[in-house]
Amino acid sequence: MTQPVNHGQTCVASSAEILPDEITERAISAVQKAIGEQNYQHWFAGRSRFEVTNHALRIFVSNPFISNWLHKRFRTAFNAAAVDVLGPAGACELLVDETLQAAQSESPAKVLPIPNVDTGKATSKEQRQPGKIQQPPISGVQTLAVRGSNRRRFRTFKSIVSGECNDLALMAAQQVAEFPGERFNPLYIHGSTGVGKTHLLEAIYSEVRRTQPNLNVVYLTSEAFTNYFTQALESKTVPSFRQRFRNVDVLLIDNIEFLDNKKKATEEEFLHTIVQVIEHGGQLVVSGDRHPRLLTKHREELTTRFMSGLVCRIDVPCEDTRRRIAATLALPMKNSFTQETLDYVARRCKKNIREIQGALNCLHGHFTLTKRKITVSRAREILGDMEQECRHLVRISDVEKVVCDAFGLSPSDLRSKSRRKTVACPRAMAMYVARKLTKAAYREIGLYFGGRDHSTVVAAEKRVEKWIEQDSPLELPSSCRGRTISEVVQEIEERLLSLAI
Ligand SMILES: Nc1ncnc2c1ncn2[C@@H]1O[C@H](COP(=O)(O)OP(=O)(O)OP(=O)(O)O)[C@@H](O)[C@H]1O
Repeated sequence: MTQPVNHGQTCVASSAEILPDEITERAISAVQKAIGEQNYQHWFAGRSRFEVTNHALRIFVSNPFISNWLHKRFRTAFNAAAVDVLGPAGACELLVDETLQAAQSESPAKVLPIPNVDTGKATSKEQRQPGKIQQPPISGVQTLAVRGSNRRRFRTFKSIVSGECNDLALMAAQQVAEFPGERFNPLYIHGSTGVGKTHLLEAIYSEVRRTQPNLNVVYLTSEAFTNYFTQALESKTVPSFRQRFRNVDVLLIDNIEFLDNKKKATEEEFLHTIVQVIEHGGQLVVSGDRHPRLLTKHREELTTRFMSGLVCRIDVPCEDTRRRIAATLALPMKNSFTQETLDYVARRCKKNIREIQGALNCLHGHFTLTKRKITVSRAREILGDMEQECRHLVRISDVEKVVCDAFGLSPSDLRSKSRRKTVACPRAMAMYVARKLTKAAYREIGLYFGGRDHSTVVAAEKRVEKWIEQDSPLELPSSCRGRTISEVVQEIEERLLSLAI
């Protein structure tokens, strides 16, 4: 999910300066001291990421439920830790980074507390560094060290539950892993977020490595490709970049929708890379959130290439598959739930598999603390409470802060009389989100944003609804540029729901 700003994370990154690792380590020690070692191990070790900016201690956790629960329990301790490292003005932010979910479910004990987890998907730290690949470094291209237990563990076919939703994609992926370059080439897998595209790519990676270790397999996100290429251009090492990427046997590209289509050179390079890989008998597998025909921002040569092989869709799983997935995901959380509870979670979490995982993790956390088996009514209560509270926590001032961060504006800009597009558009978005998440009255929202009347807020709400419906691109000079308004609004909402302090 984080590109150039933050796909791979559900939060909207602000432009704050990120301080060196030593300070982050101090912050972690302060949190550890404040909440006690046992709590730290339970809630954070291997399942969180810390970052210190010049004004805040940021703690990233894997889902809003956990974020909300941690806020309730440890808010005072977090604030104390923030003050400890940043002085009296220090604040703490709890944010959601969904990429932590994968690390957590795969190998809870193996991920370090400051996860530089090699997800291949960008985290905010990766925005300042090139992406990561699972190959030795090549000259001129800096590869992040993949060290010991901090290394990404790729998932396998064994842990995939199959169902009507993913049968075809799974079968094709298995064929590709067994006969790379011979069957479906390229293989293009698409589906909405959290339905298992990355899992399938990882499974191909693991299987090829296991069965044909002599083959050169590379997995990376399209964003990492962009980062590597940009770096190669800057360091004038394009020839070694090409040697590295054009000579692979199996190239797995995740999240193609984030390939930087603004930089023509990157798109051109990507096109030549995949053409070369395929022409030399290599296998290409690509995942994306939409059918190649809908990659309208990308060059036609690219999308037609993707369509020249096999295009498979992964659907949102049906209830029966969700039930089996919930049972599989709950295996390492032995005895926490009754069977009815698992069925309840499967019925309730319909959107994607990540949602099921988040709910199970949260319920398991409650079980570990209370030692009371989670029954359906308890699960309903816990998950219901969390969702409710997520909403109650959002204030208009939170909306203002998050929107200002996203667009590099100050609160006085948003409240000003300015009608410049760069201000009026974010202001309308702030009003829309405030109405949706705070449930404050139109009048109250209008007053907050510069003493406007309720009809201005109603009009702003309608305007944003229309932009979202039309999937309009955001044409503003901000870090969100190049994305659609609905994507940006969604990120703002997710950030607000995960912000607890
Ligand atoms: N069929 C499945 N069986 C078991 N677990 C699954 C299955 N599909 C997905 N998962 C789990 O659900 C989580 C989300 O899957 P994954 O990250 O692969 O989704 P995605 O489609 O790549 O999402 P995004 O588009 O947001 O990157 C992962 O932890 C994954 O292991």
